[in-house]
Amino acid sequence: MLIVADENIPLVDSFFGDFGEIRRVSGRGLSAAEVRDADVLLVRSVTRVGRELLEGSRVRFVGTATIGTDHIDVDWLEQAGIRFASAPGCNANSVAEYVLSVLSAYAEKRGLEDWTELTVGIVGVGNVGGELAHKLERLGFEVRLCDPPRADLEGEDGPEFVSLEQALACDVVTLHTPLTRDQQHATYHMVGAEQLAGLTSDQLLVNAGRGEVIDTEALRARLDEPNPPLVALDVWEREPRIDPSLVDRIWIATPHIAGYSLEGKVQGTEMIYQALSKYLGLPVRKKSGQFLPEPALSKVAFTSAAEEADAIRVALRLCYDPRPDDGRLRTIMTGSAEERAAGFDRLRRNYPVRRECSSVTVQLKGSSKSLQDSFRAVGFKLKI
Ligand SMILES: NC(=O)C1=CN([C@@H]2O[C@H](COP(=O)(O)OP(=O)(O)OC[C@H]3O[C@@H](n4cnc5c(N)ncnc54)[C@H](O)[C@@H]3O)[C@@H](O)[C@H]2O)C=CC1
Ligand SMILES: O=C(O)C(=O)[C@H](O)COP(=O)(O)O
Repeated sequence: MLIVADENIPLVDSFFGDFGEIRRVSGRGLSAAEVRDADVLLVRSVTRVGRELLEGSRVRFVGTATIGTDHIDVDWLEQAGIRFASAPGCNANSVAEYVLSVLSAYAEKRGLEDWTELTVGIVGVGNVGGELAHKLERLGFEVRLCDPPRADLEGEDGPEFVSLEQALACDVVTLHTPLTRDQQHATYHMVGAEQLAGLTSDQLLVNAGRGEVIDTEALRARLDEPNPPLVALDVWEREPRIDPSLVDRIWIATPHIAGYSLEGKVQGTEMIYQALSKYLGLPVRKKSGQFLPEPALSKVAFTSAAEEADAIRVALRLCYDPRPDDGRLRTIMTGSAEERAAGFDRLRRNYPVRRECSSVTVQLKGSSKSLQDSFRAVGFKLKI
């Protein structure tokens, strides 16, 4: 069996080595000729998969080691009898930790002693938005949930949902929807001039879903008007050819790495390995945990009550701080459009190892029960 796999999927040899020959390829711009003789194709979000790539090939199984599936023509794969698997939820916790870290930096920027003073509107309450809401609510934030498809489906049985307009009235609005077009509640350019007009300089807008959910031109225009909101973008329209003039105008700019914790990436590989094993009728023998190395930072100790006052945010930042990623993206925003696009992909390909909070044990001395609960809410292990 020949498995053609994106070179940026981690641990492909460890998970898939027993199945057959593996050929690593660059996912961006993958050609039909490169996959024609493959039986299995494993991709990430940068490869468009559909008729153009696969018609006439031997491919019978396609796996994407990502949550998002907007790069896959799922209907065509089904018609063509090609089995498809994605990795729902694989890096949801990583994205939730990214947003928490952005929130922490925002509270610091605004000089807030208590970050839970901020109200947070979550748009798209699936695996990512749901995980984020869970953490924020346990931390004591007031959270508003916006998810019209879920509201339609769950009605009175679901949680209380608000409209997009109501979510956009929160101090922080964070977008976690898939990219959809031509359907009810489509998200393409869901946040456009009208929605952006209502945001003020007292607000933060975060997008860690897909770039096309915000209308870039409208955002750039809004950021040139009086009282613009602060903006943190992890995802962009037309990646990797992102708009450098937008980068200049926003507060935090990262190269689509919110989901790039090692745990999140390896779970993505594990989930498509499980799906392929099932398709082939083979037992699932490997687990992501067996391949995760010891983290470089495994313990953080707070030894005084004074330190504990800001302990959560300090610990969170030790695990992940978006500002170095922002700095790296800004340094590659020079040169030609080609050079910038190559730089964007290079930052993603060479992304440093980032571990989730669950890989760190926090030691607290004489702390309050509520502080302990907060550490647990973020995901840290605790030693009292
Ligand atoms: N920045 C990054 O690195 C990452 C980005 N993503 C993106 O985040 C998206 C969401 O991920 P999950 O939560 O795991 O997906 P999910 O499928 O579990 O949840 C998505 C939620 O969005 C809701 N939704 C759909 N249309 C909506 C609308 N018009 N308004 C409000 N809500 C709407 C759905 O009902 C669903 O509850 C993915 O599709 C992917 O595009 C995912 C992982 C990493
Ligand atoms: O899982 C998703 O959906 C994502 O957005 C991924 O984190 C993106 O990673 P790449 O597939 O673009 O490497």
